[in-house]
Amino acid sequence: HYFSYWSKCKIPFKEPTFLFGELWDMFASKKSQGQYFASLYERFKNKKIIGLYFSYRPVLLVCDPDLIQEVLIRDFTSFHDRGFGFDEQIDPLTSNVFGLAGQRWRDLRVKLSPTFTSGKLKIMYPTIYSCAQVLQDYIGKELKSGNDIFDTHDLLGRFTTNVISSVAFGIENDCLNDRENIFRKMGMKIFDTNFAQVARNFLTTFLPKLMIFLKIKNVSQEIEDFIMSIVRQSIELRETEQVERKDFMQLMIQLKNQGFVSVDKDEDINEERSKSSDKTKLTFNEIAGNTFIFFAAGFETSSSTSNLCLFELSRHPEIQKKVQDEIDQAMRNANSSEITYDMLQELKYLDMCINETLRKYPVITVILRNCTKDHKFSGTEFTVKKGTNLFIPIQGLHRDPKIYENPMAFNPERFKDSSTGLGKSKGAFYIPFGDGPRICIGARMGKLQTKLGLAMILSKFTFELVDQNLIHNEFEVDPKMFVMKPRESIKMKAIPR
Ligand code: HEM
Repeated sequence: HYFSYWSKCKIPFKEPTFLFGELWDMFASKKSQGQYFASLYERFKNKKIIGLYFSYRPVLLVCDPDLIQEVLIRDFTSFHDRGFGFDEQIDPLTSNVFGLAGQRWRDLRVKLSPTFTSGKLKIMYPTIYSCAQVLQDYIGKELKSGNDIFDTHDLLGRFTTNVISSVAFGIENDCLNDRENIFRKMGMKIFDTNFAQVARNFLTTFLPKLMIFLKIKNVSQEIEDFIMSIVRQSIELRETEQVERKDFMQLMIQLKNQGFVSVDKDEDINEERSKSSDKTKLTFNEIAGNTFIFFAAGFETSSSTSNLCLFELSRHPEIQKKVQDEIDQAMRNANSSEITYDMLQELKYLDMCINETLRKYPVITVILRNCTKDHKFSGTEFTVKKGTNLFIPIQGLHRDPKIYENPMAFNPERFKDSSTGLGKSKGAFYIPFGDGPRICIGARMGKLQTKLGLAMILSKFTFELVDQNLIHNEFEVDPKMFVMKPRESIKMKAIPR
């Protein structure tokens, strides 16, 4: 009876397996989430929407860029939530902008948006720059001591952990030289692929009601205790000793004490300022929850993107050389030995390489939405029912040969005069950061740390792949990670320039 839903709706669907629907295949499968949804996208070529069953629950895969635009932007009011199985009573760190729904999400998003403007990032730039300097110095030091081979995913993960812990918690860390650093350890635990964490993430995303019914926490107690105690200490230190820093924590303390973010001297007041007059103050749990999500969402996404960009540059020495020439030229033009914030904006070719990396390797491979009121899709007779979960296969779209010619080729030129990489389609199809009002709030920050990290290391070193097989072959993706990452770490050789 349950499994007849999609045929009654006259929607093409994938035949389910009894009891678990799609889920057993997916949980036991050797495919990553990205590959799983991308393979459905390919199998149902030319179908706008595809019906699936997660257990007995009907869910939708939306593949048509026009309908994706309808869901993410045009009719956002019918799809403003993600439909996760979070319960903030038992999981206090989930009261954050990523997990919250409805009006609570909207109010929080309006309050937090001013903390991510380019004006605020420019103010934080010296802090981010000093982390990039540590990265550059670390590679130089290792080369001097005879070690020229690096696991670049780990290397760049340690760099972005330094950045995020510095700007989100206000704590200066050096995970590069301190190999046992607690922030690095906790960061790794958030993305742990042990059975318990994979099962928790799986239930949160695919069986949210069961997760809530069973009162299972998504964030482990160890991580919760760590984040709560660090945030408490940070706030106490600043409030008792009147310490001020230019970082997210300071802005969140403003939101706790006054309910809005103050405008800094040099900031453009019109830039993405909230027009809200809501002065409701953030609670301690909201500060802790958002600090947690900035940490979790902020380091692995950017380090994976940087690593995969470096991987492609190592496979294509001529592209790497062009990036290095551009950096050298910008430094000569500014007559500076440092890479300044303004100089970074001039590195257009590096920007094109990062955009192409995010096309070929969208590190978040799927977007989730929950239908919040019945919605008839335009151009169809089909009405999505309130409560239905929708999945948008970013990887499938970004690698569709009908949209991108020769999609597995790494070709930064696609982005020369096009923000969507010359994709041949209408609607929303280049969406590495999502789109619409719920687009990634940290996109600018993610791009900034990716670009700065790469510019700093490429200005001093050239990278070569150790495993020559990878020059012409694609790597295998880690099936347990929900952020796209190679199963085996990629080793690269750094050569001083
Ligand atoms: C290359 C780096 C990054 C990528 C590719 C990325 C990608 C994404 C994607 C695809 C989404 C879902 C958007 C949607 O549903 O439409 C998202 C949401 C989000 N990201 Fe990022 N992200 C990156 C960096 C960051 C950073 C640095 C932060 C914070 C410091 C961050 C914080 C968030 C948050 C809080 C959300 C939820 C926003 C909301 O629901 O209102 N991300 N990100």
